[in-house]
Formats: sequence, structure tokens, C-alpha cells
Amino acid sequence: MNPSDFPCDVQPHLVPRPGGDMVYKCLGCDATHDINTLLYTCPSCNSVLLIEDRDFDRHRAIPGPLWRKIFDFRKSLNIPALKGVYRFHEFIGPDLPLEAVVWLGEGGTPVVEASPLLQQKVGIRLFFKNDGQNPSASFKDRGMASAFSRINFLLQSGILSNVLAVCASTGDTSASAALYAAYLKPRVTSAVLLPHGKVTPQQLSQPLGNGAAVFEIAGVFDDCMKVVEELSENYNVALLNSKNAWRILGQESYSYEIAQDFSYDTRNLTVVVPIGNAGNITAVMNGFLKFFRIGIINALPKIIGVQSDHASPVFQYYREPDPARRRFAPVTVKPSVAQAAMIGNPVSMPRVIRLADRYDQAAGQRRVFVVEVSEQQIMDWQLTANRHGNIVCTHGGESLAGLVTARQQGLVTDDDMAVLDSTAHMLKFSNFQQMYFENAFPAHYGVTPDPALVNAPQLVEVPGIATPADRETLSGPEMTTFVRKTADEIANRLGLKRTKQ
Ligand SMILES: N[C@@H](CCOP(=O)(O)O)C(=O)O
Repeated sequence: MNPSDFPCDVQPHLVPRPGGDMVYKCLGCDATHDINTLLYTCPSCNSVLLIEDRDFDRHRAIPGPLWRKIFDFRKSLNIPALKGVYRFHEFIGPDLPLEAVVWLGEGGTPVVEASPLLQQKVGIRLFFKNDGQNPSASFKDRGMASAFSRINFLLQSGILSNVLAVCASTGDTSASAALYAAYLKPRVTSAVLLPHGKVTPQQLSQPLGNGAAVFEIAGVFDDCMKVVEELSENYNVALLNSKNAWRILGQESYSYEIAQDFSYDTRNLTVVVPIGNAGNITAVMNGFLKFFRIGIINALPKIIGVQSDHASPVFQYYREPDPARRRFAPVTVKPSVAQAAMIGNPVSMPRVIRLADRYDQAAGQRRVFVVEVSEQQIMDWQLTANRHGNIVCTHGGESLAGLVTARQQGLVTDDDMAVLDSTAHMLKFSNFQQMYFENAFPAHYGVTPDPALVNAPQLVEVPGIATPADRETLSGPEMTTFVRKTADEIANRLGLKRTKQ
């Protein structure tokens, strides 16, 4: 459809123009800093930053219902820059010209209702947001699209001439950063730091395939993060972890997409997200807060953050009921099937603390909760979800296990409707499924397979007949015998009765 085909009230707003008054805002001392620099922490007090539009309230000039129409009609435009997170341009990066937008197909991932049987098992209406359907097969792509579009803009405007993008990763961030950097080649190159032996082979193959320099370090993610911070403080590199506030801004599209998928009716909605480096829960809260402030949604959804008991610093913090007595302490992580969230010192923790407060205040009641689940629960619920026709990774399993735990604790009621983040494609983490099926988990995971969820391929061999493996081609009576006897053997194992004699 062409812009002129749209309703008159929508037309002037359909294709956004650059606007706003963007600054980096320090969460520690409230200082603001020039947006056209690469900045990750406050030069005055070293705290983390968020990006703020000082002219945000101009959005109130458009009533909530009209905003909804604008976003809904924008969906049918055939403009690549508006197909991803910049469909919500005014809220994601209002000062960015559309020519700078990098869109590789991210965002707008499907929200799929769980099968009736699975919903019955869990006891409430629930949906999975399949973030594995992003281009690098994880939720990181929204934030990368935002950060790399910004870098592209700085390159196009001559503020930067070339960029080396660096990140620390448990596997998803590195895949995403390497992909977007490769797209902007030759002016952008990338280097990723991974904890040796702690990313899956599929995840390792991603940055290698995109041509990143891949460094493996003897340690965990938190150690890699420290090295990357050292690099970004002392060398001319761009940090692409969610410490980079542009990453958070892009990830806020996750909330906008959910709002849109539920026709902006967010009453009774619960959003469940796993917590690792805590960038995602930060973005989810900030996104919903912004839409609520402008009147695009009518209620702030409940947010349940989930952590494995092998890496639960955020849960430990909120475990103390008295906010005045809460103290954050990093933890030493243990190996986890939610490997992407094996993080003991999340860089976004100060953002989480600040935004959860703001969120609860805006809602007039507590709306942000964090629950802890076991490795066993994560695996059992991942496999249960997939047995019911979903494609959840271990972190999607963690979301489902978190929802079940939150229900047991009375945080989620029968009337609530939940959207669960399946953060990555399940194929990235199929090694954990394999370990479960083969009962091969090292003891420290504490995972024992439920026989009802175990599966394995069966080799079909019929004694005394020739098989295609014996000869180059099987033909004539030998082929007929092979096909018939093999079919009979499979039918026998499946308990099928022959319908034709
Ligand atoms: N799970 C992450 C860890 C880094 O998170 P980030 O959002 O700060 O980049 C990963 O996949 O590397």
C-alpha cells in the first residue's frame, strides 16, 4: 500500500521524520551527555546510562488511539526501514534518519498461543514469543539493529570513519553482533570474546561464519565482560553488549510488539523473561513504561523475571522483602542449561533496580517479580513445551518453569494471560536435549531425565535382506523385499494393523 491509501488522520505520521532531543542519561548522577559519541558509562561517576528523549512528552500531542492506528497501518507499508524495530521509530530512535536503519529481518517475531493441552497443564492462557525466529536466532537482534543503525548513522555523518565492534558473550550476543557488523563491512569489523567451552557448537559457528575475530577465554562470561570493558575504556572500539544503551533502546521494541499483538489491551497480561545480563528485563520495563506514559496501553503488564538457581544474583537481591535492606552482591555461577544466562554480575543491575521502582510506582502496586527455578525444572518444562508443538530453547523452558513457579507462589492467577520469552532458537541448545535423552548430565547440573520425556532414534534393520547400504543401488526384487520388510518392521514397532492383505 502507498501512504496515500491510508486514512487521513494517519497519513501525516505514517513515515516518521527525525525529531526528538536525545541524550545519554546517567542513572547514578543524572548527568546528561552528548548522544553523538560512543559512550557506555558516565564520565563523571562511572554508572551505566540510558538514552532519554528530553522532548518525549511531545508524543502526548497524538492521542493513544491514533498512535495505535499509526503503528498498525505502518505494518502494511513496504518500507524496509519500518519493518523491524523502527516501526516504533518515535520510541526507538526518533532522531535517526530512515536511510541509516539497518534491517536484517529482526523484530515482529510471532506470538504463538501454546497448545490447548499445554495450557491445560499449566492452568492459564499462555503464549510463546518465538525470538529464535530473529535473523541470528535470538532476541539480541532488536538491540543490535538499534546499535548498528546508530553506528551506521555516525559513519554516514562522518562522525566515525570505521568501527571495530567488540562484545563479550555467552553465545547469542556474539552471533548477533558478528552478523550486523558483517552487513556493514568494510567500515565495520567485529571481535567477540567467549568463555572457552561454555557456548554451544552452533553458537560458536555463528560469529566464525560471519567472519568475526573470535577469542576464547579461560573463565566465565563475567570475566570476558571485564576484558571487553577494559578494551572499550582504553582502545578505540565500540562496545556492543547491552551496557551500550542503544542496545536497550532497540530491545524495547519487544514490549511494543507484544502490546500491538494484544491489540494494546495489556490488562491481565503477564510477561515472563529469563534474566542473564539483565538488559532484556530492563528494556521490557522501559518499553511498557513509555507506552503507558503516552496512553498507548491502558495498564502495565506484570513482569516475571526468571533465573536458574545456578546463576541467580537478581533473585537473591529481590529475595529481601524490605527494599531499604536490599543489597546487590554478585554471585559465582555454576554450569547451567540456561547457558546464555550464566551471569553472576549483570551489567544492567543498576538499571533494573531503578526501573523496577519506577514501574511499580507508575502501576501503583508491585508489578515486577523475580523467581528462581532449578535446572531440572528448566529441562523438564522445555521438553514438555516442545512435546506440545513449540520450539522453545532452554531459556524458553526457564520462562515456562518460572511461570509455573510464579503460579505456585500466587504471583500469577487463573485470570492472567502470559507471554513467555523463548529467547533463542531451540536448535542452538539441542546439546542439552541430547544430554537429557542420554542421561549424560554431569552430576553438578542435578538433572535426572523423566523417562516420559526421553526420545531416541531407532535403527531399523531386518535380518537376512539386502539394504541400500550394501549396494550402490538396490533394484528389482531386492528393492521390493527391502521396502516391504522394512515397512512391516516399522508397522510392527508402531503397533499398526495391516489394512490391505
Ligand atoms: N546472554 C548474553 C550475555 C551478554 O548479554 P548482553 O545482552 O549484555 O550482550 C549473550 O548471549 O552473550
